[in-house]
Amino acid sequence: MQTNRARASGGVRVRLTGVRRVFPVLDDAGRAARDGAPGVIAIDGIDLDIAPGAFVALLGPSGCGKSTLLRLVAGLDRADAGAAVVEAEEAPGGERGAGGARAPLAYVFQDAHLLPWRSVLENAALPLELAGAPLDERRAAARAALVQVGLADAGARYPAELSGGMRMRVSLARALITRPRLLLLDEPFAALDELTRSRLDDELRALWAELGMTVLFVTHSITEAAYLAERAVVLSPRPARVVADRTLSLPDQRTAALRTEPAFAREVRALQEALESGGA
Ligand SMILES: Nc1ncnc2c1ncn2[C@@H]1O[C@H](COP(=O)(O)OP(=O)(O)OP(=O)(O)O)[C@@H](O)[C@H]1O
Repeated sequence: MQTNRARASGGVRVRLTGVRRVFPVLDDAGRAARDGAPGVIAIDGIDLDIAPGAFVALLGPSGCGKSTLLRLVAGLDRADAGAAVVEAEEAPGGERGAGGARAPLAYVFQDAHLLPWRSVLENAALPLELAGAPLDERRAAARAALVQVGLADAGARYPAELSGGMRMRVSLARALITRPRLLLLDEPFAALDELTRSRLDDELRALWAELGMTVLFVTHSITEAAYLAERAVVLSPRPARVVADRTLSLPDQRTAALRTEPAFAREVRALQEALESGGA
């Protein structure tokens, strides 16, 4: 079995120090209120150090600031105080994926956001197309990414012909095609039925073990956090603060049977208590 150290080889470290994000209150015309007016504090003083190759769940009640935190890590938004830094270290052996160097990060949203007029293959290949990769290279890489997510035979289909679970798999393939060293996922499976969600949870864990990236997974499901992650960071209701930071005492190999074991129940209870202690 792979050790965590081996997995860590392709991932990056993520460090948050004193991160604070305050959104301005907007008036009816959508203008920000005058300087000095109180805003909506989404995040208040978060410190986190995430090791390269870790699988971390960010768990918190609805509206607490989880997506905001992920957007700050992705560089899609800026902190008002503190810093969110993705520290890229040189991958061993100058490792390069199809389509060139490994991308620092990829982001998977709750909605698959596929382009309806493009085939599955063309959707999966999009990041490499935007990066200017030649057609043959990006098609080969897209086919390989579709194999990784169990969609080897679906390349010629169109998004409208796919189930919700298949669409999310395409979204994952599109994220993986750049061989990201940090994968950010914002409640990616929340809209799926229970069975599909469990399958995709298993597949995501397997991809993480195989590809060795750092994973930050936002969820408000306690059982999903416990099943997927090595470490769960529990956030308070808004403004988000860390109320618990727990390394999960569970085996590396996660299978459906784990969900009924006492060790799993213990972790779920501990996370539940942490959520409740935060005022959720
Ligand atoms: N661009 C924005 N402008 C103003 N307020 C915002 C903005 N983005 C988020 N917020 C507010 O910040 C708070 C945190 O939002 P965020 O989307 O990060 O929460 P969340 O934990 O991801 O929620 P959910 O679990 O429901 O997806 C909310 O009160 C939200 O209304």
